Amino acid sequence: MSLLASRKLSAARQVNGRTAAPAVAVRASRRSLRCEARKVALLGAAGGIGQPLALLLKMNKFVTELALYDIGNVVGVAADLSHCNTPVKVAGYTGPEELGACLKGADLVVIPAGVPRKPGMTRDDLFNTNAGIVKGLIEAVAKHAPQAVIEIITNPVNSTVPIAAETLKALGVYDPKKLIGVSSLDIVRANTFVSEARGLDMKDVDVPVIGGHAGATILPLLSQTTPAVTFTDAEKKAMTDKIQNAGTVVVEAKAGKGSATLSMAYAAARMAESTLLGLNGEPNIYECAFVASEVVPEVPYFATKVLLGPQGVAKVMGMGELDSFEKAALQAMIPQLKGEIQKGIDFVKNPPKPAEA
Ligand SMILES: NC(=O)C1=CN([C@@H]2O[C@H](COP(=O)(O)OP(=O)(O)OC[C@H]3O[C@@H](n4cnc5c(N)ncnc54)[C@H](O)[C@@H]3O)[C@@H](O)[C@H]2O)C=CC1
Ligand SMILES: O=C([O-])CC(=O)C(=O)O
Repeated sequence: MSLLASRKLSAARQVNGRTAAPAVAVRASRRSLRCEARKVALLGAAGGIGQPLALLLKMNKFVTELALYDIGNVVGVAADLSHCNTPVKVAGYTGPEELGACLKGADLVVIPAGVPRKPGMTRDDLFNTNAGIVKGLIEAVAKHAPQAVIEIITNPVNSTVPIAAETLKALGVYDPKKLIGVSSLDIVRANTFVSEARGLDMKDVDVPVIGGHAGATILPLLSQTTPAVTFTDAEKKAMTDKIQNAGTVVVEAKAGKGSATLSMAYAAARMAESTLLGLNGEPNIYECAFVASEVVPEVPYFATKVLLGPQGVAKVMGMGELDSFEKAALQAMIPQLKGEIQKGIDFVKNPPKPAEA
């Protein structure tokens, strides 16, 4: 059963934040799209996010083939998963020599490979380890699946997306429509926390979250919540802080055993499904995501709602009208976001010389 299938359809509705077409159009078009063969490659599939995400993708009716890759033992994960009686074909690939076969023919490549935070660390503290992992994997994607949409979960997302873009540019296969930083956990959290605070049905609530995916760069637009909700200034600040710090809360609660995995898998499965719906030609599929963007002139990448289509990102939407609290928070985040993006660009374009390293 797909995540979407479990959601109630109603005309011109928001589906857990994913705006979709009227039910009749959805049903009619989905009937003709059901048989699209879609291969998804998951890199880092043996990890804390990788395993539950693999399970959710195995349950997704828009996936035909699931290729699981890791440097650790992923063959066991694939064997285990392959016993679930859903039609998705599963295979495991271990080590760099099998990466090409994993990627060949993939429509969508999802990357949660890399190390997670421990208490006391920022996402940026992961840069030194994860930058090289992402660069290496993207080089392989460029070679073996240059047509695929790529979704990057690995932190720090504000830097790993620019790393991926510069790597793809250097190899001559960069298409900004096909590179997506996954910030959907921020939207999932915002929807959950706002629903709880206002006693709303979770499936009806949509809070856009813009900016990036670290600390102050995570900016929920509470003023644009659907259905409309009102917050006092103090409540707005407290809710914004709660959404921005949610990842750290999980890191601390896990006490050294990693960061969010289950909620991240849920959020990434939703993003993957929306992407596949877009590839299949489903109209009006919107998600917030961190992509190449001209919405905020000071930064070349920014998260807003995007329209997903047959080539990946069909259109980057604007931010809409911000209230004064959100305007101030947007201005305040720009130096951090700009610096983290530049750090990613420099990693590929101006790597430190050995003596400086
Ligand atoms: N974008 C977001 O909202 C979120 C991002 N994350 C990030 O996702 C990443 C993964 O987190 P977890 O799954 O919890 O970590 P984990 O350590 O449980 O799993 C990572 C997996 O990546 C694999 N791996 C490492 N290097 C690899 C390589 N070169 N090729 C293929 N696989 C490789 C490891 O063997 C491991 O199985 C972290 O960087 C974390 O910060 C986590 C939560 C939310
Ligand atoms: O906090 C972390 O390190 C993992 C993450 O990005 C999140 O949970 O939002």
